[in-house]
Amino acid sequence: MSGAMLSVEQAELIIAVAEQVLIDGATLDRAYSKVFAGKRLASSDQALISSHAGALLRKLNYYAAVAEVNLPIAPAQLQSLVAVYFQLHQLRSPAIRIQLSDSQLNERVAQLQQYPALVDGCPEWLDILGQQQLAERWPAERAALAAEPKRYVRANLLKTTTDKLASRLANEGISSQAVVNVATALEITNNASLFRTESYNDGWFEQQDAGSQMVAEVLDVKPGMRVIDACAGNGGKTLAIAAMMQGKGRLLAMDVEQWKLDNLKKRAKRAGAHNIETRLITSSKTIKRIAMSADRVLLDVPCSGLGVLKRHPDTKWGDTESRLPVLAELQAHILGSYSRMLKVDGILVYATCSIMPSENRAQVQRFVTEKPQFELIEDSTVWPSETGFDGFYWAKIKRIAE
Ligand SMILES: C[S@@+](CC[C@H](N)C(=O)[O-])C[C@H]1O[C@@H](n2cnc3c(N)ncnc32)[C@H](O)[C@@H]1O
Repeated sequence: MSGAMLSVEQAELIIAVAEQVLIDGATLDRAYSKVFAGKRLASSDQALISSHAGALLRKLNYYAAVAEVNLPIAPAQLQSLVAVYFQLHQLRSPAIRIQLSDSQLNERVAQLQQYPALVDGCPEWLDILGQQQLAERWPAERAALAAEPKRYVRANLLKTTTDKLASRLANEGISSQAVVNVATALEITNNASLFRTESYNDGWFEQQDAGSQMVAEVLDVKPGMRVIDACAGNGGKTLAIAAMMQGKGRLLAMDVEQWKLDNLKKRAKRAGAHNIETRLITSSKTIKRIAMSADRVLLDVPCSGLGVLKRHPDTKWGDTESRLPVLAELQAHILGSYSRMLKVDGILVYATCSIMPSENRAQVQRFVTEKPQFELIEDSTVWPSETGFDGFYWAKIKRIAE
């Protein structure tokens, strides 16, 4: 990534993505789709721009400190910020005017080394939260969450095997390697585009972090079961569950956003997952109507996203801190209310893409204390520092009585 010459257009597009996120308040995913829309960019260009925009946002406060500009950033100061990023990574472009001499840059960098949280791109509120919640574990997680995310795919076992997928991808110019302890996962080890391949069109894989694949496995579904994925979103975990059910049994994917369920349906069609039914949650009645009906329930609840900051660094610079209490209430509500859909002896998995105990074990412990008909069997956190994956938490809960 370092030492390259970027064209005017490439540099301007990096700035445009940063502007969307930092000035217009867009999520990073939304910023990419807005900035790339209508441009006939090569996939290698898109990868390059995303890689630099992501890296810039992962350590935004550090680059801002080196550039001596304040956050939230004013539009007129974006250039100075990007100039520092370019200079630190030895990038050049006719569109970017380097403003500091090398000795000024080195002096500022040396001064800032005494602030390790800043060097890891961690805002102050998050550093305080991480220390409170994770104590001595936090510095390693903080550093791991500032790393560039790896790319993983999940082999769709409804259509292929992990080995067959790896060789077909190799024929399509995509190199990959197996992932220890996650049988369906392949790590993609070059920058080739995944979504213009025949194997993608044929539904042989989905892009999905290996940690997310682990969470879907915990649900331990069997063909023929009645399974509910109640916060299904676009269906990342739904599709993994469908493959484990081998097309047998019923899988109900629910969410409060119809557009996400519509996306899920399209993905399910490509994946050949025919046992998925989608249902919009419009009120508490949607849940009540199917009380005690499921052998398995997955509650992949809305969360802070503080485990997936590598991929979504924009989370650090928006309103996440102020949303934490609202999210906690929603998580407790979903766990308390949606658990009613589980049959006696059924298994519920509560999951988040956060590594903070307040959203995780604390929620689960409160729930099982208030509802003795449920029992915590086992829980675990997928730590980014130990796995290199995104951070997740899961808890396996059994219903032992009505
Ligand atoms: C962490 S995301 C789910 C990600 C998805 N399971 C996946 O693996 O791709 C949480 C989802 O919960 C949904 N959600 C928010 N409030 C909800 C509610 N009250 N009931 C059900 N789903 C809700 C959001 O729309 C979002 O899609």
